[in-house]
Amino acid sequence: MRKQRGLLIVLSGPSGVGKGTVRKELFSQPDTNYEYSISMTTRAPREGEVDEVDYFFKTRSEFEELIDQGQLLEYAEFVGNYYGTPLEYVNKMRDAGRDVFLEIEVQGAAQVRSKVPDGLFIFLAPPSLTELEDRLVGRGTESDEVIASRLAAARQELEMMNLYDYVVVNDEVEKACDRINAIIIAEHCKRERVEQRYLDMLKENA
Ligand SMILES: Nc1ncnc2c1ncn2[C@@H]1O[C@H](COP(=O)(O)OP(=O)(O)OP(=O)(O)O)[C@@H](O)[C@H]1O
Ligand SMILES: Nc1nc2c(ncn2[C@@H]2O[C@H](COP(=O)(O)O)[C@@H](O)[C@H]2O)c(=O)[nH]1
Repeated sequence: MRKQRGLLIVLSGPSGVGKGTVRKELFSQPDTNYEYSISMTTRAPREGEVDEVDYFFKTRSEFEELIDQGQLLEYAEFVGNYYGTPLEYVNKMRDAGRDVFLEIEVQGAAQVRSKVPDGLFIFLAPPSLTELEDRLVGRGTESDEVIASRLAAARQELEMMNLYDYVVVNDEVEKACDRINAIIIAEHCKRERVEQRYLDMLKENA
């Protein structure tokens, strides 16, 4: 069978739900078989964040140049900062047959959905809004004002979950990772079966 193009896996959900925590846990597992796409942002680095590891940190004018040059698969302005996915890296990896994992907010995920309809879209949901607030406050990385803006955005973002292929509740990190791994394996099996059925049909009609 010919080599398939890699799958684009999009993990999205409100700020503070645990996307980064779950993604880091997934990528720490020895059998993880996909590539993480590091995003561009105009947000200032948090303590301990490293350029080109956590994000490619950019000025607003550098980011706007990337937009103008068509170098982003998607981008969005979220609570005062730009965030975006480098297009070239995603294409290069997928063309090489590697699955690519994006961890992005919902406006960007909607753009990817329209450009890459065969992507796999997973919404990470909090067990409750109170727990979401506790997680954002507990992380201790944002001011009260920014936390309030992120929580206001979260209410709207939660309404978008029905546009996703799967919703995974992040009650416990390990369980959320197991669910995501199971979804990815099942999707691969399904897509291979669909392709095989198509190839069988071509053979029959030849
Ligand atoms: N299942 C969980 N149970 C309890 N705490 C969690 C869980 N998952 C993540 N957290 C905690 O919640 C906080 C927010 O997690 P994280 O930074 O991963 O969220 P995020 O969705 O990536 O946020 P953002 O979108 O703002 O980058 C962190 O302090 C993290 O340790
Ligand atoms: N649309 C995009 N959203 C992104 C991207 N990279 C990260 N994000 C999301 O932005 C918010 C805020 O992130 P933070 O690091 O400041 O807490 C969060 O939901 C991220 O998942 C991206 O490339 N495009």
